[in-house]
Amino acid sequence: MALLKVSGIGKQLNGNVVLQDISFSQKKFRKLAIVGESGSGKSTLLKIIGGLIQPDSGDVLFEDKHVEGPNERLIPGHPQMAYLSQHFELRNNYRVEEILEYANTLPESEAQSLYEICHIKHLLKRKTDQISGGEKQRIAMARLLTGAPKLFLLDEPFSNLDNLHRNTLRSVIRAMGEKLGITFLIVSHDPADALGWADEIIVMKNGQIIQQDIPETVYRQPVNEYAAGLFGTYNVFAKTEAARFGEIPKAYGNRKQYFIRPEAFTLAVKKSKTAVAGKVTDVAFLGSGYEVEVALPESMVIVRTDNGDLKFGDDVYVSFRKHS
Ligand SMILES: Nc1ncnc2c1ncn2[C@@H]1O[C@H](COP(=O)(O)OP(=O)(O)OP(=O)(O)O)[C@@H](O)[C@H]1O
Repeated sequence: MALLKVSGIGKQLNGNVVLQDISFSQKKFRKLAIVGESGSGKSTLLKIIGGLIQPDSGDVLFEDKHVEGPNERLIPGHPQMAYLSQHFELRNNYRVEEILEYANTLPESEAQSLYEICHIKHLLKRKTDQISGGEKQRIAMARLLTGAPKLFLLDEPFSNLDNLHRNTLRSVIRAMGEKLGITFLIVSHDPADALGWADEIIVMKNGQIIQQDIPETVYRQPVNEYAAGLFGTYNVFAKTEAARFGEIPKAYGNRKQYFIRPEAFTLAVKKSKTAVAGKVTDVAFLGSGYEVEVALPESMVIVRTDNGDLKFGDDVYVSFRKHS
């Protein structure tokens, strides 16, 4: 049984269509991420799911029961869902422990272990203006978690966090899900966050769902160039063009048009019959490797490589990496 079932949601704001016929479902404990460009309707959808905005059409079911919108409830919001806005605020001039105590519904020992998992125990005595952005985020999460929600809706939880704090937050989310039996639904405009975290990704464009699949498929078999571009650099090839580089990796499926990631290719400096000859036109250092742009007889290709010796004008041979 699905924990959440969203059917045919539509919404207009100021006469503009913001959401159109949105339908999907989420199973218990399955981590779902909604991604899409800015303005694609992600936040509005999340608020409708949480009962904070009234949809114009369609229905949201949580554990098979209709989720009431603000027009149907005195206090908006579903009691078993928590919603963390991307613009959340912590009350000023309070100590962190006061803010947490006020919201807590858990026995004290459970609350303390939750603060430990959220890495905020050392902050409890501080005032809310004496903590960093990342710490604030974990406190805001802990405050909502002490309400023991079944579904946690998070709007852009990773934005404004550096890599270290992103990883901390990811592990907090994972640990909370397991320990407290919470299911997470996250909205993100940075798809790289979603790839590393989600079990399933929904891609939105102009208020519509254009793709829903596991991260690997959304990354390697995006439905169009918009979806491909959300997840990083890609090369577009028709099937016949792609086949020139060797056997097309199975993970890219069987399609008329392929969006192939730079790491699917390999570069050689020695001539080979199964590779396409080209000339290096640009080299970009990425930290964990290099992205090399290669001019081929009829097109260009971007290839990821560990070879740091390549330079403009070098002759290279491009083929599919084995098992990519
Ligand atoms: N209260 C409002 N009144 C009118 N239009 C709104 C309102 N809130 C949002 N919109 C519009 O609805 C569209 C979807 O907004 P939404 O915030 O849901 O997008 P988003 O995908 O979450 O964007 P972002 O990633 O920038 O947060 C946008 O065009 C936005 O300008």
